[in-house]
Amino acid sequence: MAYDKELAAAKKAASLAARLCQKVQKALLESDVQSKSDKTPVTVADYGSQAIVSFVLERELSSETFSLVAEEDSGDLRKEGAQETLERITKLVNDTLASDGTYNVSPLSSEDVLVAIDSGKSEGGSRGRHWVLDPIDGTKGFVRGDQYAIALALLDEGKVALGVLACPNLPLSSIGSNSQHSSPDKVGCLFSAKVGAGTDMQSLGGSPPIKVHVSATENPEEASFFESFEAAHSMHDLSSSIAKKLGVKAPPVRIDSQAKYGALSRGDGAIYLRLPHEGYREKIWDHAAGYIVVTEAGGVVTDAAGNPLDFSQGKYLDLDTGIIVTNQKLMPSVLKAVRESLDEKASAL
Ligand SMILES: Nc1ncnc2c1ncn2[C@@H]1O[C@H](COP(=O)(O)OS(=O)(=O)O)[C@@H](OP(=O)(O)O)[C@H]1O
Ligand SMILES: [Mg+2]
Ligand SMILES: [Mg+2]
Ligand SMILES: [Mg+2]
Repeated sequence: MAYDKELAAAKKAASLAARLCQKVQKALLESDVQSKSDKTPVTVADYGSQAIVSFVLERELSSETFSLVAEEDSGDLRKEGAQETLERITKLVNDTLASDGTYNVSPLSSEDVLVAIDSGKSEGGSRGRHWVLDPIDGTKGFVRGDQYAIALALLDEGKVALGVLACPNLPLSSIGSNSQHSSPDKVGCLFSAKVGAGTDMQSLGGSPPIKVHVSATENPEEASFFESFEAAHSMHDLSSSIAKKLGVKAPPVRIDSQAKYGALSRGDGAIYLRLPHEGYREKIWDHAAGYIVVTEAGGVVTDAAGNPLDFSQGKYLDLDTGIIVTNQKLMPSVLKAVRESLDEKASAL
């Protein structure tokens, strides 16, 4: 079947990267967290995860035309004073590869790790195949000890062909605002989707996959919704006015990262609203894997004007104001409420 080998490689890469991230999150040191030039955080685990995914994909697929569009680069790690951080990343990568045991290679040098990180410098586009990686999506959540995801997708001729979301802290049971449990039981989910083949979920520990589907609710009043944990990433006041228009009763579920797409794909909630503040440009690695995980589970993803997302334009998504994710039945009413709220906001200025 088309993309079978690629999907297996992606699942292996994301699972191994998740193992590295879990180890770091358990014992996160203050020196592990740095600030990037855009003032957002990056940790040794973001770099380590990117190096692992790049290494595993190249090993498993040995393609001459390997192209990876990824969030991180080695610039800051090559600067003076970063030696210790780089050594820590190199050790994490080597320990993770050794714990897997399938790659019979001598330990990677720091330079090998830098090169693996920098293989993610592709610009993407509408021609050929490009892997798209967010080595840790939700770094702020990761640092807080909350939700994060390793998000990996494959673009083929500008379209998302497959995607994998590893969510090490996401409970295997529902986290919707209507769910009953208070203490999270087993955590660690791996979502995977291939175009035309539906969406699977399994535990990161390796349980057999099950097919998942988005919520079938047609009643907006019952439709609980997800949004960003960080108010700086999505306008909570705007989503609350949209929820009010729709008659949504449940409070919003606020979690970090594309774990929101994973949770929605199995029906934990029925709507995900992402309404960034003006001027923010969305990157493809923040949505590609989540997009196919939700759409293959029966959901719809559009921008705030109702247009489909276009992943073929390079690193950025060119879109109108925000992103709406829901099921087919609810989309018209959600879109209408979003348009009305945005118009009211614009006329209030
Ligand atoms: N100002 C602003 N507005 C909108 N989005 C931003 C902004 N700054 C950062 N980011 C991106 O948000 C990514 C994580 O957002 P999430 O919604 O998934 O999580 S949360 O907001 O932290 O709850 C986060 O991804 P990572 O950097 O991979 O963690 C960023 O790409
Ligand atoms: Mg980041
Ligand atoms: Mg991200
Ligand atoms: Mg990231």
